[in-house]
Amino acid sequence: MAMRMIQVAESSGRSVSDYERQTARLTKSTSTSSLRPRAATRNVRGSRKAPVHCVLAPKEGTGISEAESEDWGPGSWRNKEAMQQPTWPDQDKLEDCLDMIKKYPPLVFAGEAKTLKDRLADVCLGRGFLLQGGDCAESFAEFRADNIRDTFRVLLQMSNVLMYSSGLPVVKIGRMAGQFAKPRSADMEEIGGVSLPSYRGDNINSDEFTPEARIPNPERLLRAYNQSAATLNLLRGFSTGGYAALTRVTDWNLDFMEDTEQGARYRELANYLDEALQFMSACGMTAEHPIMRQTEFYTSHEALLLDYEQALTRVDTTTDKWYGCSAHFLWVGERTRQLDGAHLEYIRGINNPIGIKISNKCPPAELVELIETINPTNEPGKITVIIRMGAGNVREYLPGLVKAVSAAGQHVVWVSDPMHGNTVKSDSGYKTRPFESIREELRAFFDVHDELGTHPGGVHLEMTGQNVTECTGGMAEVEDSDLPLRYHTHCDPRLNAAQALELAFLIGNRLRKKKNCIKEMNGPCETE
Ligand SMILES: O=C[C@H](O)[C@H](O)COP(=O)(O)O
Ligand SMILES: C=C(OP(=O)(O)O)C(=O)O
Ligand SMILES: [Mn+2]
Repeated sequence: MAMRMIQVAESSGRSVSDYERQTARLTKSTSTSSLRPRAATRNVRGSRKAPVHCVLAPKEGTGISEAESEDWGPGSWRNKEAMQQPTWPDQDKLEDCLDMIKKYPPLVFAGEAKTLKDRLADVCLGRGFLLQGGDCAESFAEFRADNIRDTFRVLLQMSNVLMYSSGLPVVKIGRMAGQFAKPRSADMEEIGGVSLPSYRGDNINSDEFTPEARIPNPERLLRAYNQSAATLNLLRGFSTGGYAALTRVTDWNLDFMEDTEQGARYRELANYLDEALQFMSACGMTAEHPIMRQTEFYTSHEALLLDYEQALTRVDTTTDKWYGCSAHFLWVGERTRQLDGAHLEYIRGINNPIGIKISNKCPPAELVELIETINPTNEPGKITVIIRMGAGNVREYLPGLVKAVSAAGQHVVWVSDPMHGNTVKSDSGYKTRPFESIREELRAFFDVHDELGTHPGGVHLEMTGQNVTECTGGMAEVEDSDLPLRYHTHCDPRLNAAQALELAFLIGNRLRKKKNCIKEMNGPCETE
């Protein structure tokens, strides 16, 4: 990962905007329902402590920071309704934990987020492809070096498959190092006649089905921050320290995949790449070259838990702009993307590249307005629209969305999330996703873009490097009855490593056909 330092003010000697002062005084919602929106207006209570925000002192000579002079602040979301926030039982403890996080170092640097935006601008113009993937919900229980390594490794394998077939650079973003908070369909979960508050992610409560475990505990925020920092540290090590060196392309096969069809296909491709690398080395592009030794890898999560996001929102002193420093890329979920809601308010003010999840419930005009709100200057690379609606809906609704955005002249990266529109309850009672439905949604996504002449810019997957049995189908032939064998997810079912790689080969075939068809300019692309 490219690293560039931004300076962050410590807890003294800085100026604080009116918004910061105002929002530091606001009490949190006392709603008893965790799905109930946070109240738009609240009682004002005395500030327990001086507000601690990592705003820098104004730049010398300018008088006031540009960021602070705008009608936005990291806490201005508190004046809007925030959906899907937990009800913390102990507000003082929450404040204490947030105060600590506000003083912690940022997890990412503004320069990295800026570089990612540049990479996504290329994708937007059809000169790249985005691969975004990882757990639905990271967890404390599954926090192990081998889990991080295996997800990273399968993403590397997939990106090789995609680069080889498409001839395009692949931008890699993990749903990693911060993907903890979960929006839920229901406020309560019922098992065997017992009803308890839903699990909302390991940074809030535990998925254990006991009344105590389901109580939101803000100390979990500190643990999530620390886990994110350690995960990022390892990912930085892998991506820049030699693990991801292209010369190791043949070493990236996962042990348990060696005997699978996908493992064999990857080995074959890796051997081709190895030969090509030997050729390049003979030409003078040796293994020591940074392009050969390192890869760029970025992190992302849903910007759901706004208290936490605010605590990690910092000013980049080189540009005087605000960045969400909990991850390089943040997205707003389908359940929290209300135009007048708190999540839009927060997200519109930070300068990171931003994703918006879109289902068939979003009319074209609303999407145009969402994009305009977050990206009024129409900066390419700023917005990634992540379509998740099921194959049938993609064919019916995506053309209208694409046409409206194109007619408005808006620059976006179009990405398919073929997971969230395809969740079903299996006969055995597990939430699952049939591989064939996932594949069908991707096929529909590519077809629509081919028909409209727009760029299918990428995929967003819930997946893991582990050999889990959570999604059915694929060549690995996971059956309904296999689901209990290795069902480890804390929220939604993920593709296992073999299924993820199989999907990469299928997408790769599609991208290869598109490339050849563009090259030959001979009418409509052959589809798969
Ligand atoms: O990951 C997305 C959502 O949090 C998840 O799909 C919600 O699942 P639920 O419908 O079981 O609440
Ligand atoms: C909550 C998620 O997605 P969506 O907002 O699309 O439902 C998710 O990506 O885990
Ligand atoms: Mn999910």
